[in-house]
Amino acid sequence: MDQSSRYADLSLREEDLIAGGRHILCAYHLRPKAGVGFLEAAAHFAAESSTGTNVVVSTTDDFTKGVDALVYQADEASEEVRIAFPLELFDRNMTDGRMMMVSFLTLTIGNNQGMGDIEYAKMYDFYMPRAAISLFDGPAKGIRDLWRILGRPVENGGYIAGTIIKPKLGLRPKPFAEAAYQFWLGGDFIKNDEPQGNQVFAPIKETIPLVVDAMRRAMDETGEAKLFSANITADDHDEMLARGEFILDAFGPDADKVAFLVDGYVGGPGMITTARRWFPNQFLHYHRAGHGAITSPSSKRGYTAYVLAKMSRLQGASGIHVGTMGFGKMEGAANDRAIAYIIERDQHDGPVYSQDWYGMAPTAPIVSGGMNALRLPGLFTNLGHANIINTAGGGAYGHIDGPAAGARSLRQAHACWEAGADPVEWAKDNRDFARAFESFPADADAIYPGWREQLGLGG
Ligand SMILES: O=C(COP(=O)(O)O)[C@H](O)[C@H](O)COP(=O)(O)O
Ligand SMILES: [Mg+2]
Repeated sequence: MDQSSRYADLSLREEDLIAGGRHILCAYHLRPKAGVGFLEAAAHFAAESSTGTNVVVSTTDDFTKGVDALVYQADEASEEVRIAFPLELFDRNMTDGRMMMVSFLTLTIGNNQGMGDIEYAKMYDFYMPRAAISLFDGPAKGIRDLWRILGRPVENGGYIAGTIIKPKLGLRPKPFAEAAYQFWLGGDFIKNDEPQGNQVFAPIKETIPLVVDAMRRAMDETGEAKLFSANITADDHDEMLARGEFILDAFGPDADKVAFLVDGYVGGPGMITTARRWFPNQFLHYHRAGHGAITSPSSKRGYTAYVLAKMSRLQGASGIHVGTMGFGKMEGAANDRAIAYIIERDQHDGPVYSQDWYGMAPTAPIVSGGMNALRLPGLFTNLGHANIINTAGGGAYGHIDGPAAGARSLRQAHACWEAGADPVEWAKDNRDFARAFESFPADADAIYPGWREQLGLGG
């Protein structure tokens, strides 16, 4: 059944929809199954995403038709489809009237992902009107709060050198806390790896008090504040609260130095909102493990990493992983910097839509995955700034002089970039950075060919 006479209106102009402020707009790349017309498929897609189904139902009335999602652009050659969703379609909280991310997802990227007449459809941008921005929580805490704790300027406070405790799993409480202590001697920020929690060989109740002790010893020794991002991910809301409360209690007067890490892609929006609303004083660290299943450029369905990051700011993430823009081990490309810009700026022109955040607090880019000191200068140059949290797991624990030296090598890499210095020259006066070349020789060969001779290491 061709529903394009009802669910498509190509006379609608995007600028009018934006000026009206009553629609959420979504842009997809869509391909119908063979034999299905492009506009027909797009209209069915909009119907399934709003008021319709595959047949006409007798219960539809005039009000219903007023809240139809409408295809307002469809270009078969580029596979671009843009759909306007009336704000009224979206489910709102009973308790406080606010919008919820699950409703945005079930409508805009829900049933429409499994339709028999659609080969694929992937969302690559969306636009939120001011009225919707006001109805999402947005971040309560951000990188400024971390800069304040670290004694940095709160504007442009710069690079936060971090790590992920490695090995990923398999450390008992004492070696775990010792690994944390060692890194903190040279760096700022440590996170649990995304699967680390309350394993039987490292129960939270044993591990966290030792981490608190390690943090205090490192702070005494260095005279610097230190930060820890603790994983409170769980299936159950009450379990998350129990973890969070226990951790805050254990850190006591140092609870300001604790972030809560939530595996927000596998866990879903409810988990992020649980953390956002129950622990609004903690930095909310959104780990996106699993997202590659749909965000990868090789995936034709789902949504992009840009869309994921943009949603996380609405949900209230204080920071989210943005990938490594081709400089680390995970899939990515230089122009992924847009993923950082949409979450950190007051306004950004995305792949389709120009988004104003109307003062919503920013979400900090967290750069992680295969990073080490040698890869940082290029990353900063590509991004254009260093106001990020960077976690280098292998890059710290794989340094041949140990994690404290690994942490210092990260800071030295940042200082090198800030000074605009040549990294190999910089290595001559910065030992931990120089030893990163010897720790990660394959990277050194690829990024700085000739480094051995220049550093007098033969070759
Ligand atoms: O464990 C790590 C990195 O470890 P290492 O530094 O040892 O590679 C992170 O979970 C991923 O990088 C997340 O990736 P993304 O940022 O792409 O979500
Ligand atoms: Mg990890």
